[in-house]
Amino acid sequence: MPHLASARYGKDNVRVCKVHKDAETGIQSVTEMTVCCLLEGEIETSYTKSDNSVVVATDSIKNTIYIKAKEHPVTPPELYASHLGQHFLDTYPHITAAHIKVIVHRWTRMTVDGAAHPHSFFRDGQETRNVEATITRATGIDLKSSIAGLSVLKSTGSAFHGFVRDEFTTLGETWDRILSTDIDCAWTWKTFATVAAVQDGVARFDKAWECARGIIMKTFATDASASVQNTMYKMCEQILDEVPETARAAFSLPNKHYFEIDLSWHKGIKNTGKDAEVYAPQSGPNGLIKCEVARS
Ligand SMILES: O=c1[nH]c(=O)c2[nH]c(=O)[nH]c2[nH]1
Repeated sequence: MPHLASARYGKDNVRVCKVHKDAETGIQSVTEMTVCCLLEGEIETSYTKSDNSVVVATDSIKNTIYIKAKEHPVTPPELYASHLGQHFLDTYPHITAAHIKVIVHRWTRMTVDGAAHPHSFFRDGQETRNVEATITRATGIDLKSSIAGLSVLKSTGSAFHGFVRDEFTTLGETWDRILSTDIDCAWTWKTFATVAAVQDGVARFDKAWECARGIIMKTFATDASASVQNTMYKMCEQILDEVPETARAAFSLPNKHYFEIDLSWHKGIKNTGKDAEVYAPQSGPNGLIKCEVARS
């Protein structure tokens, strides 16, 4: 006899933009987000017995996302996600868990004639700041913050040698290559008991994001990289070191290959090894390298 092993439902891809308007200074700020909100609980009968009495319509979930964005700050996203998730537990006794994902898109303030413009912004890259929040009655609020889509490249300072060589190997060893990836880095917070605990010392979330972003940039740029694996591990160690309230740090990094091109067929041109200047960026396949580092 089959049974419902797990179930959750809700609204995904809810796009929300909140404008903060300072009436005194005339300075405005924007936060644009894409929100996903999925609920779990005593909802089995909606699947197994066509019983919609246990269903909070996904349309109502979408409305709630807007209402909570109006009622509460949407920055930092960790606080907004906590308020939103807690609402469903407080309002519907049969809902036992809310899973919220908030993706914050970049709108960077313009500089016009050397001055920060009060209400105009530009998109300076596909990088996003994200949070995944799981709010349950049993545990409290679990938060995972992340940076995604931050594309980086270094044109030297990266090697890869000493790897397994056998009858499947064609890749040559290299002591100098281009290293490029799209940063996907997450850090998991120790569980918060309540929304009030998230709110208390709320500056920690922006601080951690800035700190992680700084560590990523600096380590990527300055590490004499032996491999993607080793460089990402060093980044995780530093994030855990500098953000004491985190329990884990993790990366998922594509290794976006830039191949050297042998151009010697044309007038004996040298374009490999130390003479490499013109490379062929590859769309795929790419390496994909992941790790999660936890405190001992
Ligand atoms: O940093 C790297 N790690 C690997 O595991 C790997 N494998 C590969 O082909 N190139 C690379 N580079």
